[in-house]
Amino acid sequence: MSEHTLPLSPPAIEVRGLTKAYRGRPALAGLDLSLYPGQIVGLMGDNGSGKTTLLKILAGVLAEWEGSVQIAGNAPGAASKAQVSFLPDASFLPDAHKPEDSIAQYARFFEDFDAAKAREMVDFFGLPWDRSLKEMSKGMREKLQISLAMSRRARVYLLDEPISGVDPASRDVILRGILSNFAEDALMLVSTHLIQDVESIVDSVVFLRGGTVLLQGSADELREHHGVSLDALFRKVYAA
Ligand SMILES: Nc1ncnc2c1ncn2[C@@H]1O[C@H](COP(=O)(O)OP(=O)(O)OP(=O)(O)O)[C@@H](O)[C@H]1O
Repeated sequence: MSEHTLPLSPPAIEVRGLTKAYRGRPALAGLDLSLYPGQIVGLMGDNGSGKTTLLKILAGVLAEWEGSVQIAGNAPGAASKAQVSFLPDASFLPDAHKPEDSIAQYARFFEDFDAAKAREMVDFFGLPWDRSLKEMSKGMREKLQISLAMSRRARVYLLDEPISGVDPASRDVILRGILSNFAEDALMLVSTHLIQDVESIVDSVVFLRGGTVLLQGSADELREHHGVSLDALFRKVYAA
C-alpha cells in the first residue's frame, strides 16, 4: 500500500462471495475482495478470468449476480453511480460528438463533473477540438474518454483497459494524465494486460483466475518477496 493509504478508512470496495454466471457458465465464482481508498490497484488476469465482469458489476451496469457488493458505501445502483466513475473498455460516446459535446453531456449526467478540468485534460492530451469522435483515431478517442472519466470528483474510479490499443508513447502520456488528476483519497481499480506499462503507477495488484482472486498484495511487497517485477511475476504465476 502507498504511504497515502488510509488504513482506518472503511473499504471503498467490499465484495463477498460474488458469483456471476452467464447461461450457467461461471464468470465469477465466489470472489472476495476488500480495497481501501488512497490507492491505485491493478486488476490483472488471463483472458476470461472475470475482470470486465467484476468491473461492470461494481459499476452497477450488470445485474443478476449473487453475493454482497458495497462500493463507495452503497450497493451498486443509482446512489453508487453518483460516486463511481466507470470507464468501460468499449467506446461509449456518440460518433458525431466533438469534445465540447461530450463535455456538455457529462456535465448534464454527473453532478461531480468538472468541465474546466476536462477541457484542461483535452488540451493536455493535445486533442483536436474541431474533430468529431468519428474523425479521431482510436488513441484520441481513448484519451477523450479518459479525460471525461477522470474529470469527475468520484470516490472510486473503475477503468477497464484504458490504454489498450494506443502506442507506447501515448500510454505514458495517458498514465501521466490519469495520475495528475487522481485525488489522494480516492480508489482507482484499473484492469490491464499491459502490466509493464502500469507497473510504476500501481500501489497494489489483484490477480484473477477463473473468477476468483489468485493473488493479491502491495506491489512493493510482491516485488520484494518474489524478487521479480510484477510483469515477470504474472508470467510465472499464469504459466504454472
Ligand atoms: N455477455 C456475455 N455472455 C456470455 N458469456 C460472457 C459474457 N461476457 C463475458 N462472458 C464470459 O465470462 C467470462 C469472463 O469474461 P470477462 O470479459 O469478465 O473476462 P476478462 O478477464 O475481462 O477477459 P479479457 O482479458 O479477455 O478481456 C468468460 O468466460 C466470458 O466468455
